[in-house]
Parts: sequence; structure tokens; C-alpha cells
Amino acid sequence: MLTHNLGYPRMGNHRELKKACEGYWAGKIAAHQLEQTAQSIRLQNWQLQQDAGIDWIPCNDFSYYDQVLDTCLMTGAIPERFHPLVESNVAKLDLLFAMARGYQQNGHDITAMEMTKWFDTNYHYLVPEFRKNQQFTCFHNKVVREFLEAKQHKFQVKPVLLGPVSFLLLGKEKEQGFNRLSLLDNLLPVYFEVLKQLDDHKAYYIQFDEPCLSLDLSPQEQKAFTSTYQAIKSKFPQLQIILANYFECYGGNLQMVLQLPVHTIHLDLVRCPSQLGDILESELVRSKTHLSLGVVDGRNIWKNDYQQSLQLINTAMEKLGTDRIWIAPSCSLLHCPCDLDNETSMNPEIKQWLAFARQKLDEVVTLKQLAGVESFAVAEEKLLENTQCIEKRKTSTLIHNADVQTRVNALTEKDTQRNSSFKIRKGLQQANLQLPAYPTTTIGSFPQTTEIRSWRAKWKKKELSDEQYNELLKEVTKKAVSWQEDIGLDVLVHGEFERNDMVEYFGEQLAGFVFTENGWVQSYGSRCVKPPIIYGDVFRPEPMTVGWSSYAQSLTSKWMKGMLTGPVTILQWSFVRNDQPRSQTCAQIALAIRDEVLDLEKAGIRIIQIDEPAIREGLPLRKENWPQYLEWAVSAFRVAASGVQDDTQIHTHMCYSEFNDIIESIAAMDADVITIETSRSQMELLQAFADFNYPNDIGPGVYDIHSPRIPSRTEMIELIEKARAVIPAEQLWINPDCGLKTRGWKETEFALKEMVQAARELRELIPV
Ligand SMILES: Nc1nc2c(c(=O)[nH]1)N[C@@H](CNc1ccc(C(=O)N[C@@H](CCC(=O)N[C@@H](CCC(=O)N[C@@H](CCC(=O)O)C(=O)O)C(=O)O)C(=O)O)cc1)CN2
Ligand code: MET
Ligand SMILES: [Zn+2]
Repeated sequence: MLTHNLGYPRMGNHRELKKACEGYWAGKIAAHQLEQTAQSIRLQNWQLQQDAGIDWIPCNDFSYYDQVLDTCLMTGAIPERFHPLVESNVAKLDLLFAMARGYQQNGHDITAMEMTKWFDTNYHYLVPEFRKNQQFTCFHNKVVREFLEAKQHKFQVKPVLLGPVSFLLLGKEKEQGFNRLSLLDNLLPVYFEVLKQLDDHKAYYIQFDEPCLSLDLSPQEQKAFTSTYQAIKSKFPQLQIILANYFECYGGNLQMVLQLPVHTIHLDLVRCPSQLGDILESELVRSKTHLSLGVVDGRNIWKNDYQQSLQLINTAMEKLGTDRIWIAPSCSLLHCPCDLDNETSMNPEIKQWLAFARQKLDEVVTLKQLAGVESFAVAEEKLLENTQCIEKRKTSTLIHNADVQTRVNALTEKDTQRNSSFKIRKGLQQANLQLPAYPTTTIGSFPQTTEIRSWRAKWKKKELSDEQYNELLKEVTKKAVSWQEDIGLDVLVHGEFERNDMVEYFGEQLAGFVFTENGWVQSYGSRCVKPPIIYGDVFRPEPMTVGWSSYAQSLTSKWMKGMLTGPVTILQWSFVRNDQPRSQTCAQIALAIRDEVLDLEKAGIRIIQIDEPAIREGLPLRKENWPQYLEWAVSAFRVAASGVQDDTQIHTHMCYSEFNDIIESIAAMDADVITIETSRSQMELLQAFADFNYPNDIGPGVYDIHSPRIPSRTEMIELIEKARAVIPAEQLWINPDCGLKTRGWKETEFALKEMVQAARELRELIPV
């Protein structure tokens, strides 16, 4: 029996990579300094995995930005607009960052690649762009370099590659009339070349991540897997391929997968324990395949239940013996914080229920010891301790709150309905709000400057008193409000300066949550989040945002938009309880947000935005599970939103989502206004709304806020005109793609002024 790991967090224990990348982008450190930081993170990670006793450690799981982007570089899938950079011999590192972030230097003005959600996680990858007959080349040899680096330091590693089929499937066709899978024949030779080099350097196991196997695949897509892995096997019979799928079971792809000539099949037994039975029934598996049992949850932070995992392991052992079994986390540990030992002030009762990435490695090794023939005394002791801990959590008085449960159980259809239909509401709201045509607004946050973050850091360390901290925040809020008035925005926001993050901020104030000091998880590029942990029944002890919203409203005679995070997003971006259905936890959060909405309304806030950027991401990977999820997710939003008067306007906001397949549910949310991210895809996403005759108001984003690149007024007008072509003018709002917290003030000021001017020109040009 062997243990292995699929991937380790690459940001570093204290986000060293984030700081180094941002330092490099700001011109504060040189490339070799960034590379040094990166190397030391890799070496540390390998060392601690080896120290934990993991037999096969991953390499090439490191990335400066994103593993899909790395694969674009590996295969030379460089979109044409970046070719001038290649031709002028820009360093590969800079090219990589340019593709991720856009490039506005030395006379170039190149837009970034699109970014989207990695399956149902809060991780974002860069979307590969494919064209008909595209050729691939071995452009970058990062894989081999990192393999050699690990070998040089005597680590026993297996390279991790994003599999060729998932690489193609995760990308997008940038022209019509071809299917990206037709590029496999062009692509495979590049993979062969990489494998040849790895083989020459005596690599043994190679992990191919093919997470698209967790999706419903067409017969044609399935065939692509078969031909790919047959081709790899016939070229490299000596390489041992570990095929890794995670986040879901193999489902309808299972029979195909079982036939693949691979050495080991990895199973996510946390998401899908039931697949083990079916797989063990297969003759093919029983006669030769090795199974990697992903029993330790890579997506959540709860301590493993050893008894439960051992049951799964024993079931597999009965059929396969010990030699063909590997123990592993369910997926890469990228989605977990690094180390629980870095948490010093968490409630100890709760802390003992948890395991972060480093602790999960220990769990994998302990499980092997417990399952193995030579069950160590130490391991037995750990089993006892584990069993007691799991029991204690189940019965802890911290978790259950009868009032909360009663309130959720008492919810009825009526709690999910506004008083009147949208049509009636729209009239009343117009009368109440008196907004111009094409109203302009922003999505909520303004730049979170280093200065503001440093105040918060000082306040947390008690170097600033509550009064001092609040005074400082009031000042910046005031400035932001009067600046918005000056440039002529119609619906203002307070700026969210008081928030560390749109989910964590609420987690800190809601009962049933704990938060971490150091539990950082990568979201995209250098950006990280500290997802709060929901351990018990959720309720709202006190108003959370009313103070800031009322203060901001008191500064202006324009409308101030209240700003809340919706229940589905709070759920999705937190680590959730695993002792009750997600739907139950979501309903509890929905009631807490409903309370807040009503308090905002009472305080005179008549436009309230309830952000739900994660509603699409929470969608189950298999379509058969969609209806059930959409039912409770939409209902949770409606519970949160429906308590208000007809003339109070409810906004929602979503970003990074494809809407085509869930447009009906988005309409069912019945928000008076929805603002969405559309600019990176050139308004492509709007078509779904148009096709559906989406009745409520829409603010399609007119500029990409995730890139430091500044858009021109003409560009914005062009986008709005594109929107105008498919959505009636009286439904349109003008706004950026998303909040501006990651931007600097300079670019924000410039871009928003242009945006307001664009709206004004439009009012002249095409009046409603
Ligand atoms: N949860 C969540 N998921 C999301 C989004 C989001 O906004 N929130 N947006 C979408 C895109 N993803 C994003 C994820 C993170 C960030 C982001 O800006 N993250 C910040 C951290 C935000 C934060 O929690 N900040 C804290 C801590 C800041 C910090 O680093 N403090 C310093 C000290 C401060 C100093 O002295 O400078 C430190 O700890 O070292 C605060 O403001 O208080 C970052 O990585 O830089 C943006 C978008 C999708 N998913
Ligand atoms: C990821 S969606 C962000 C919405 C939030 N109101 C903001 O402006 O930052
Ligand atoms: Zn957003």
C-alpha cells in the first residue's frame, strides 16, 4: 500500500508567493528574487510532505499563477494577440503574467485571457483559447525543470500534468466551425515530447489530472479519452499513469475509464463514496488496476473520520489486497489552508475538529498505518483519539440552536415571494427612485488600499482603538461618496472599506461561524481568501451593515445602495458543516440576511444589493443533480430578498459565470436589477438573457475590473451598443463587471469617469 498526494497549496504558509508576485509586478523586486521565493516554497512543500511520510509527492503542482495557464505555455497555446511579446523575446515569466493580467506597456495594449471558475471551487483558471487547425509546440519546459529540481534534492516525486483532454475541454473555441477536440492530434505530440523527456530523466509515475471526467460527457468526448490514453500507453509502455478525477464520481464515464490502459485510477471518495462498490465489481479493476482512494477531504477542513475511511479502505482491500491500493486526499490540497498550527487564537474546542493541508498529510499516512498489516501502536492510539473527537463534535453544545431550527422549519412559500410582480414593482420603484435612463452604478467595493489594510491590521492587533479605526474608515467613505457625487454616478455605494472580504466580514458577525488568522486559500493569481468556517446553526445576533450604510446615506442626497452578500455565496465561499445538508445551512443564512435586509430598509436604504456571484459555481457537476440544487439555492435568495416593500429595489450581482443553462433560475430569483460580468467575453453572456426575454433590469459590465488595463470610452460605448442590440434600453444599467477592491484609485477614477461620460453620450444618442 502506498500513499500519495495530488497537489499542495503553493502560496506558501504566509502567502510568500503572493507577496513576491505583487512585489515583482510593482517593480519592487527582480525576477530572480521572485524565482527564489518560488523555489523555496517548492522545496519546503516537498520537504514537509516527505517528513509526513507521503510515499509519492507531487511536482509541477506549483504555479506562479494557474496550472491551466502553465499548460498553455507548455503547449505553446499562446493567443495571437500575445505573439508580438513572444517575437520581441519577452521573458516567459512576463509573457505568462501578461496572458493572465493583460499588458499595457512599451506601446502594447493587450487584453488578458478570460478567467473562469475551476469546477465548483472558488479557484479560477485562465481559459485556453483555441482556433481551427491550431498548431502546438513545446514552448516551455517547466514540468521537466521542476521534476529535475525535486530529483536534485532527492525527493521522490511524480509530475502532475493537466491531461490533454481536459485541457482542450476547459478551453474555448475562438472561431466557429470546428470542435476543439479535433486539435488532439496536433496537441498530443507535445505531451509525448514532455513525457519523453520525463522518461529520459527516469520519471516513473505520472499523474494526469482529468477532472472533466466529473462532468457529463458526450460519446465523442469519451472517445477522446480512450484514444488519448491508448496512444500514451503505446508510446510509453514503461510509464505508470495515475489518472486523477475529483469533485465527483466517474458516473456515466466509468465504463470507459475502467478500460483505459492506466496504472492507477484515483477516486474522490469524499464526494462520492458509493462509486467504490461499482468499481470493485469490475473484473478489469479486480484483475489489474490499482486504485487510489481519496478518503481525506481536500475541499473541507474537518478532521477525517478514521472509522469511516477505514471502512472504505477495508472494502477495497477485501477485493484487491493491499498492494494495489493507494491512500490519498480526495483532490489537490490547493483548496485547503496550509497549516492548522498557524492558528493560535481559535476556540480550542472547535480547533480540535479541524485538519488543514499539513494535518491532512498526517491523516493519509496514519490511515495507511491503520489499514496496513503492521498496525502500529501509535496509530491505534490515534484511532482512539480520532473516534473520541468525532463523537464529541457530534454532541457538542456549540452546534445546535433550537430557535434557529424552528425558524427554518417554519418557512413557507410566502416567505419567498415579493408582494407584487416585477412589472408593478418597477413602476413603484421608478416613482420612488426617479433614476435617469441608463442609470450608472458600481458593484460595491472601491480600492482596498495598502493603507486601509494596514489600519485594519493595526486595529486587529489593538494598535488602533475601535474609535480610531472607525474614524479613519469614515473619512475614506466620505471621500468616496463625495467623489461619486462629483463624477455624476446615479446610484452610490459606500465602498466596503470596512470589509476584509465580502464573505469573511459576514462570517465574523454571524453566530455559528469561526474565522481563521492564517487560513488562506488561493482564489486566482495572487489573490487569496480566508473562507470562514461554519460549524453550527447560523443566526444574526446584531445588524451587520446598517451602521455603515446609514452613515454613507447621511452624506448624500443621492441613493445609497446597501450592500450584502447573499446566502448561497456565503455558503459556497465558506467551509461548511458536513453534519447536515448544505440546503439546511443555506436556509439559516438566508434568514440572517433577510433580517439584515429588513433592518436596512427600516433605516431608509431603498436600494439593496444582495450579491450572489457564487450561485453558478455551486451548481452540481452532474446535470441530474441540478434541479434540486437550483430549487433550494433560488429559494434561499428569495427568502433573503422578499421581505421588503414593493418600492424598495433589490439588486443582485454575479460574475464569472455562464448563464445560458441556468437563465430560468436566474429569472426565478426575481431581483429587480442584476449586474453581471460580461466585458471579458464581449457581452457574449447577454445573449442568454436576450434569448430568454429576461424581464427584469440588467447591468451588463462594461469594463473588466480584474485587469489593471484601463478601458477607453469608445470601448465601453461599443460594449453598451452591443448590449443595446439585444436588450431593450429601458432595462439597461451601466456599471463595471464587478467590485473595484483589487484596483488602484488612479485607474478607478479614470475608468469610472469615462463610464459616466459613456452613459451620458448614450442618453443623447439613443434616448429611451
Ligand atoms: N471570498 C471571496 N471569493 C471571491 C471573491 C471575493 O471577493 N471574495 N471575488 C471573486 C474573485 N476572487 C477574489 C479573491 C480575493 C480577492 C482579494 O482581494 N483578496 C485579498 C485579501 C482580502 C483580505 O482578506 N484582506 C484582509 C487581509 C489583508 C492582508 O493581507 N493583510 C496584511 C496586513 C496588512 C498590511 O499591513 O498591509 C497581512 O495579513 O499580511 C484585510 O483586508 O483585512 C488579497 O488576496 O490580497 C479578490 C478577488 C471570486 N471569489
Ligand atoms: C465577487 S463579487 C463582488 C461584489 C462586491 N459587492 C464587491 O463589489 O466587491
Ligand atoms: Zn463580482
